[in-house]
Order: sequence, then C-alpha cells, then structure tokens
Amino acid sequence: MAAGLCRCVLFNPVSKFNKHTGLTQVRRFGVLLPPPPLPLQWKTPGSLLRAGNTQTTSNTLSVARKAEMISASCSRSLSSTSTPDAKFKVKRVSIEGNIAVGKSTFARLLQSAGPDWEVMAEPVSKWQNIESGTSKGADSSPQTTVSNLLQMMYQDPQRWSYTFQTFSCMSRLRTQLQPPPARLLSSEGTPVQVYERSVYSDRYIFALNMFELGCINSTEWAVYQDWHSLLVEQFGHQVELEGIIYLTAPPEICMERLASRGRSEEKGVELDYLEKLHVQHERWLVDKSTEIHFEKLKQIPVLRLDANVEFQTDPEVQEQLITKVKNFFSSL
Ligand SMILES: Nc1ncnc2c1ncn2[C@@H]1O[C@H](COP(=O)(O)OP(=O)(O)O)[C@@H](O)[C@H]1O
Ligand SMILES: Nc1nc2c(ncn2[C@H]2C[C@H](O)[C@@H](COP(=O)(O)O)O2)c(=O)[nH]1
Repeated sequence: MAAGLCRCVLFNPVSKFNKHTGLTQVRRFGVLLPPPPLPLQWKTPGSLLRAGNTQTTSNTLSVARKAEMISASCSRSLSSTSTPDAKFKVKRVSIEGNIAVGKSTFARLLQSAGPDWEVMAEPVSKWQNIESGTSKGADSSPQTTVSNLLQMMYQDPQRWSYTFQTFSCMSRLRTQLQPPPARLLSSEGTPVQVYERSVYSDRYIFALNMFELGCINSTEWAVYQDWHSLLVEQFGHQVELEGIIYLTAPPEICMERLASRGRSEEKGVELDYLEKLHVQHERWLVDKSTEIHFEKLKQIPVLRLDANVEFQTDPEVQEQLITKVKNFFSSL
C-alpha cells in the first residue's frame, strides 16, 4: 500500500440503524482502507506548554499562571513590542456548532479576514490516524497500523465512545495550550486565538450526549467527568475562554451539508443524531440549562450567528458576519 502504510480499521459492511442513537452501527472486522484525507492546517503549530508547568501552589498565582508569564516573557525575543502582559491581552474564543453547520468554512473566513486572529482547526485528522503499532509487511518492510478512531466510534459507539472522548479531549487540550504566535503578541489591535470547538463542547455536547444515549455508561461518565474537571481546574487560566461563537442552522440543513461533504466515516449519521446534538447546543449556549462546573464558563459571552445563510461565496453576507465578530471580540 502507498507509503508502506497499512491502514487497518474495524469495519463491517453489515449495517444496522440504531433508532435510539441516530447512528447506523456496523459489526466489526478488519479491512484495509485508503489513506484518510490530509489534515486541514491553517497554521504551523507552535511548541506546547508542558503539563509539568501546571501544578498549583498555595500562592495566589498558580504555577500554571506563572509558567504562562514566563512563556510570555520569553516570547519577547520574538517580538520587541510584546511584554509579559501581552499574552494576557490575547483573547481566546471557540467556534461551536453542530456537525457540518459550517464551522471550518467560517473559520477559514475568519482566518482570511483578520490579521490579528489565529484560527486553530479541530484535530479531526488526528482522530482518523492513530498510529497503533508496527508490523512487517510481505516484503519485510515495516508497516504502520493506523486506527481510525472516528470511524470506530461511528461503527460501534457503545464500544468506542469513551475512548473517543478521552482522545478528542486530550487533542483539544493540546490545541488550547498552544501559545499564541508572536504576530498576535505584538498586535496593536484585538488579538484573538480562535479554536474550532473546545474541551468544553467535548464534555457538554458530545460526551454528555453519548452518555444520555447510553453509548457511555455511568461508570465511564463518572470517570470522564472526574479527569475532565481535574484537567480544566489544573490548567486553569491556560484553557479558559473569553467568548464563544455559536453557529446555528436547522439540523436538516446540517444533514444536507454533511451529505454534500461526503466524509466516509459519517455515512451512518442520521438526522436524529444531529437533532440531539442541536438540542445539546441549545441547552448549553441558549437556554443555559446544562449543568456547568466551571464558574467562568457559566458567565461566558456567546455570539449566536445564523449559519443558515450562504457565507461561503456571498461577500456581503461575509462582511456582515465579520463585522459582528469584530464587535464581539472588541467587547470581550
Ligand atoms: N454557509 C454555508 N452555506 C452553504 N454550504 C456551506 C456553508 N458552510 C459550509 N457549507 C458546506 O457544508 C459542508 C460542511 O461545512 P464545514 O465547514 O466542513 O462544517 P463543520 O466544520 O461545521 O463540520 C461543506 O461541504 C461546506 O462547503
Ligand atoms: N462522538 C464525538 N464525535 C465528535 C466529537 N467531536 C467531533 N466529533 C465528530 C463529528 C464529526 O463527524 C467529526 C468532525 O466534526 P465537525 O463538526 O467539525 O465536522 O467528528 C466528539 O467530541 N465526540
């Protein structure tokens, strides 16, 4: 196989629609898949802050926050105008919304519109490409076994949802821990790091939904919530957000866009599943009826944008949306 990669995933063509979850599940056996698409990358990721920087002390400033100040201070070498305070000037905002509502498309629009904005894509390609072992191929060359966890989760949600949420949350955490680039630290305007989803939607949208659907059992849910709270509390300010942009469209529109996107792992996704995710978003970001465990998140400003408009190609709509986003960022 190309590049000597053997992509072995769990898959079975015998599908069964599960009315309860809104997913078409399939039984499993090993097949070879073509390589998944290349990762969507709008930036070169910087180095990550180390987890060892994150313990708290009895001082008013946690070690995590001190480490951040040191990191910001170090970044002075990258920009003569940045100060230790510069990093704290950079706002952090996540884009939230249903599957295929248009988050990535909107994120690309933001990236091209604002030089002071840095957009971080959702690490979907990481979930599709987990290097899970090496073996010798027929020609004795080493072959890497790659698991597609996104596919495994959709094919057997009861088995893989908890595993998926541990991995998705860790990858979101890594994304949120990336320090802002020097360009943002020296910005005169309103510098913003924009994340496509967050450790918060991981818990309050997806993991919660999978628990409510019975795909994560009560023990797994307790364990997930325990480590999620610990991580968010320990990383503290480093993973806080100042605002959320909530893109919304009827689930039927998301379904159409999902179908037109044609991501192979999502073939079994049914409207019912998108309706459930829509309800989770509305509960969290509009009705505010989801139980939230982090004080700052309870008060977070939310900009709700109608994604049921053609913002891919219409420059007038794009301009209106960008103006709303600019005003929102300035208000944070
Ligand atoms: N405003 C829009 N109007 C029409 N189609 C859209 C719009 N936004 C996105 N799309 C299309 O819908 C599909 C899903 O969009 P995408 O940005 O990948 O969604 P998400 O990142 O939320 O999953 C893509 O094929 C994209 O071209
Ligand atoms: N079970 C979960 N699925 C998730 C999670 N985050 C994303 N996803 C799925 C939904 C899509 O099929 C794909 C990418 O999402 P987009 O909305 O960007 O298209 O991954 C999650 O936390 N749990």
